[in-house]
Amino acid sequence: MSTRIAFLKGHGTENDFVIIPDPENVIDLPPAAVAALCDRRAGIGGDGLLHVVRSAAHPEARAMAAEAEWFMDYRNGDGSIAEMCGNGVRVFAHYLQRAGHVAEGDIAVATRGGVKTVHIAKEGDITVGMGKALLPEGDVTVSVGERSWPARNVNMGNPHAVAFVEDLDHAGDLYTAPPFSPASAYPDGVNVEFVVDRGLRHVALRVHERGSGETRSCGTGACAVAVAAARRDGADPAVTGTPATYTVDVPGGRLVITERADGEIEMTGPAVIVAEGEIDAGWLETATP
Ligand SMILES: N[C@@H](CCC[C@H](N)C(=O)O)C(=O)O
Repeated sequence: MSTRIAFLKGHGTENDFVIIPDPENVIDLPPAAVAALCDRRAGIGGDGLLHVVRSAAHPEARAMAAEAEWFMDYRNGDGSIAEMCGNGVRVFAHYLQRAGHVAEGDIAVATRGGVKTVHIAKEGDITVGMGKALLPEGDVTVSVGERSWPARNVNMGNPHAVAFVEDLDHAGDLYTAPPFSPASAYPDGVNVEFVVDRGLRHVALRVHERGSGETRSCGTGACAVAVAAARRDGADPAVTGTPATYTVDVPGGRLVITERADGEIEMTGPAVIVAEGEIDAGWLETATP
């Protein structure tokens, strides 16, 4: 009988993930294996994969082990690596609690974007300290077909281009990554958010994610959008001295983002585990030539 690999499936505002618990980091997950698992027809299906590893057991996280016992080894659906995933870290924390690895309250999670504090409430949504945004200088343009827009370059650990548009339909089908310029702005690719206003400090977005395509939500993207909107609206907390809270509607639900006067950003939203099961390791081997 072939070996079985435990998995779960979860989502945060419908940004969905295959979860592979592997505390001692013994499961080989090359990019082709991740892409096969995230394939929506031939695999389990997901925008990305959360490899759950003890920090001490992973070379990229060992230095964070004293601060955070667990490392979110996040991968995009195409198998590429990303620095951070805002929806993923909530789902990751929810999994840790469900598995009995952590209790309610504040826990630290190591990510490639540094250690994040996640607050798991007794019931309901999960809040993550996302750190501070970086706003690299320089004009960026994104385009779809004949239309193009100026975009704000926001780095939330991972890169984002935030474009305010008149109508979310102007983003088109988003089957392919929207071109951007100059190419030097994002040497490693970019996540692109298209944003419209819905009301006072209330916006809605569509997103094309690097390594995943159009997704139903992006947590780091929602934070980037809130930061860009606050600068546009004259509500930069560093200038006003007052926190700025934005409600960000995504196709898969709603996220609430607060940027404090010291620049620290908190994101609140749901995390759901929908299934668990076993992967046939023999299938995974044949699926990854
Ligand atoms: N969906 C994520 C972001 C995942 C990483 C992104 N695709 C990248 O390559 O930077 C989120 O919720 O933040």
